[in-house]
Amino acid sequence: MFSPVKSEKQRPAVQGKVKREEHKIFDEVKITVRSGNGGAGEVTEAGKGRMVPNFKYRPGGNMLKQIFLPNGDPSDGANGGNVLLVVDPALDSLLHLHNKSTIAAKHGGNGNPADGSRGALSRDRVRAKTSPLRIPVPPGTVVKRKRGGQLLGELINPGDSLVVAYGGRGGPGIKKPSQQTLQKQRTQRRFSEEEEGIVEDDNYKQDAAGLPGEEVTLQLLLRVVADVGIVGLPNAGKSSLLSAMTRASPEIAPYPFTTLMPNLGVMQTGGEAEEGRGRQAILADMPGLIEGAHQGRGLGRMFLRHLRRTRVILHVVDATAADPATDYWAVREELRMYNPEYCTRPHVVVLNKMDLADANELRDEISIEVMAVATRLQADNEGELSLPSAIVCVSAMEGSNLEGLNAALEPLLFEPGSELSEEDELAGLNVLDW
Ligand SMILES: Nc1nc2c(ncn2[C@@H]2O[C@H](COP(=O)(O)OP(=O)(O)OP(=O)(O)O)[C@@H](O)[C@H]2O)c(=O)[nH]1
Ligand SMILES: [Mg+2]
Repeated sequence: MFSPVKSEKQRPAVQGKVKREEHKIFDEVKITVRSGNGGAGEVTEAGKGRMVPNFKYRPGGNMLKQIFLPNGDPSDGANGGNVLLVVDPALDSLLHLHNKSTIAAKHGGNGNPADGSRGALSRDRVRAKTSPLRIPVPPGTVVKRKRGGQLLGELINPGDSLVVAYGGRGGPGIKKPSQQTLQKQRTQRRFSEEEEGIVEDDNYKQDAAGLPGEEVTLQLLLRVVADVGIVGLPNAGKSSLLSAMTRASPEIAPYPFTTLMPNLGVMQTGGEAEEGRGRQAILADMPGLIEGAHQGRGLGRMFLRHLRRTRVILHVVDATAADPATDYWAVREELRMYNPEYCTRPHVVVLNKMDLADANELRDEISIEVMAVATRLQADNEGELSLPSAIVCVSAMEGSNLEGLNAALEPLLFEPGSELSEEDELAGLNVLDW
């Protein structure tokens, strides 16, 4: 007999030897990144060129054997490497960034005489390029500055990128006066008796130095990008329903908090998409919610933010429970207290475990009670909360009446106007969701 297990730590250890649990927190990570320093510019002495062989020289001709090639413009130092976050659609967690020490981009190279000798034909060519450091992140990553919590951006689509630290600017190339010129200036000053108080600026190296890069500590949060969020009390059968409706195979077990991180699955629906393929929706199975989840009880709070991008919410209720309508009410209240906007979205109630006789007998009664609870909640909140679009009785285990559930979800997902607007998605991002 399993006892209710509250958290990772309290899971029964492997007998005899204590097995260290592998780290599983995948949706939140803190990283420190550092962009590269700018390289130093070149310092060249004016007038200092070099003698090079003259390719026009022929023995017996009147050409010089060697000619003087003047110095080109001194080249600038390269900018330090930027640090970029780039969406990699192949990733689905932030685990690869866990326990990483500072991630640093390359420093810019110093001004190179070889580049500088090309002269000032094009400044772009004179300044060498430094390749940026690209850190792959999964789609749906939200980037915040750790200090102050400023929101830097959100990376959603494959190919999206965000510069989080700019490399330091490379130093300018400097042409310093030749020794003869300096000597001449000194002599002139001595004669004009102005020497006192004049400081000779000869620290050309310092003037040509590049600027340092910046170091930023970031907090990355992953928000699951899904169309439908499956919520319910622990053990209601959420994971079972996901595995029945999609090809996903989440862990299913007869104890609460089996699911510790959201599972995703793709649901094929009957309707035709433009390219002749069946339409698809992404379903996300959330860890069980318990009363007080919005205050941090259970696992709920960490995961409630994943519902933000979902358009439709699927409430799974265990119809064999002592009071299914109250269970539905408890989950609704948790959602409402975390973010009232969640409860205004269309939702479908699933009464699960209909293969068991005591559930099946009470199906009508439970449906009426659930509807009554929803109506009361709506009345208590000035009519802003949504009523269930449908109440569907299924058995996730046997896979019965899943067509009914599909039919209830389809109009909510694919009817025009069911897309979230950009404003909806960003509304309250800072206030409510973290
Ligand atoms: N008889 C019956 N049992 C079911 C049905 N659906 C789920 N179960 C059982 O209910 C238990 C819990 O199922 P899960 O799918 O793990 O429940 P969950 O809601 O994902 O639970 P958590 O992840 O812990 O929140 C398992 O033992 C399932 O076999 C059903 O339709 N009929
Ligand atoms: Mg589960």
